[in-house]
Amino acid sequence: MALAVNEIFYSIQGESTYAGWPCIFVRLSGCNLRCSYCDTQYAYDEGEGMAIPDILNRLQLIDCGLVEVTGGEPLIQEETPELITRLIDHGYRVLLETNGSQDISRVDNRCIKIVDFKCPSSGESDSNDLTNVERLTEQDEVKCVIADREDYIFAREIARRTLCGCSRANTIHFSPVFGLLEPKQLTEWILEDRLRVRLNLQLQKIIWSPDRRGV
Ligand SMILES: C[S@@+](CC[C@H](N)C(=O)[O-])C[C@H]1O[C@@H](n2cnc3c(N)ncnc32)[C@H](O)[C@@H]1O
Ligand SMILES: Nc1nc2[nH]cc(C(=O)O)c2c(=O)[nH]1
Ligand code: SF4
Ligand SMILES: [Mg+2]
Repeated sequence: MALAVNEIFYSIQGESTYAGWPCIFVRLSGCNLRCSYCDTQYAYDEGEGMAIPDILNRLQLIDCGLVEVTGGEPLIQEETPELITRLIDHGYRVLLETNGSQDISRVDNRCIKIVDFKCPSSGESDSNDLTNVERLTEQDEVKCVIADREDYIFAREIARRTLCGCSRANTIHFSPVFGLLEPKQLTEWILEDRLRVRLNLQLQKIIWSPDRRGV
């Protein structure tokens, strides 16, 4: 059995509560969605087959204890939960970035799940499985990527639903679609509403050229 892997690279975590930490990224191939703004379209079908021991060997050469499994959509591959458990058993702290359409209860409870519920401008908000809100643990995080006011209002409802006691998660990230919504505008909306969410700017796009791969 093998996983379709698009790329493995070492960089600075640019998103989530772990932003700023050195991190290894395992980007899996394939996605069930087509978000209008997706910055990772190259992962839709490019990739090579790698068995879990090959992935572990590659990571061992890098020497970093934090790993993020991302994509594409990592949870559309049947073997991804097994990869995550094996990484954790080998001592890695594992983050999973997933698009909110897949049942996260198949994933090891020790994994920190970052669940990105899609807003209307993505064209994929009907794909959200909002029962995932109830499946989150205290260490998991919710994320919404926002392009305009309509997205913001949609995300505000998800934030309220997450914080109202329907969920054990208490970290919610609001991130502007890069180049489409000014961070200043999103910040003003958050402050105006006294919303208990975190502004997330993609550090990698500030540090490097925004369309650079592998960072
Ligand atoms: C490429 S996706 C891979 C993981 C999963 N498919 C998902 O959507 O969460 C990783 C993250 O990048 C975000 N993202 C993609 N394109 C973006 C853009 N143009 N601006 C801001 N965030 C973006 C996604 O919303 C997601 O949170
Ligand atoms: N530096 C960096 N941090 C990230 N955090 C989440 C990413 C992703 O594409 O899932 C990502 C990415 O592509 N690069
Ligand atoms: S779910 Fe993630 S990888 Fe898939 S299209 Fe949307 S942003 Fe891109
Ligand atoms: Mg990325």
